[in-house]
Amino acid sequence: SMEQGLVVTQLDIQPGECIKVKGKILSDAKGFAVNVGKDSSNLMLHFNPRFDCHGDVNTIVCNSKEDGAWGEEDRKADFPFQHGDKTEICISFNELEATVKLPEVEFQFPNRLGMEKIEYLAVEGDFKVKAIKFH
Ligand SMILES: C=CCO[C@@H]1O[C@H](CO)[C@@H](O[C@@H]2O[C@H](CO)[C@H](O)[C@H](OCc3cn(-c4n[nH]c(N)n4)nn3)[C@H]2O)[C@H](O)[C@H]1NC(C)=O
Repeated sequence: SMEQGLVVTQLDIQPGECIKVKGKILSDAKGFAVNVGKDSSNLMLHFNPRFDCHGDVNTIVCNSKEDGAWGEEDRKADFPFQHGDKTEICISFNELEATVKLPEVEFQFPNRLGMEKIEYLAVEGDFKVKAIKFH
């Protein structure tokens, strides 16, 4: 599985605020994930670009996790990532959905758990975090 990377807890991100994660995708990346929610067992969003892993090629898999149990996966049509890319991923949310803004495209994912704040951020896998900002 993906080795543990940056983990930030005790956050208090409100609807409309955003979390910006800047970093570099490894040149031989198999996949990476950005997780936001309450804690590692309760995720509003697991945003998981897969270059080649779990049987997926160049596919973004999104999911939620409630009390440790994965929800229904949502596979996105676009894959705006390439090996070695520097990128900036901006995550925000409201009561209805989470939004992931990338330089050229954005994705939505339902706020299935009805979370009212984001307290937890984790980045896993083949992504080297250079900076995080909270706006
Ligand atoms: C076709 C076979 C059965 O379906 C497959 O079932 C797999 C196992 O549940 C699915 O992969 C999981 O999909 C989850 C999202 O729905 C997650 O991406 C999960 O990986 C999360 C993960 C976290 N970590 C990790 N966290 N911390 C550390 N150190 N490692 N490692 N893996 C993946 O292992 C995979 O996406 C799913 N594929 C399909 C097509 O449904």
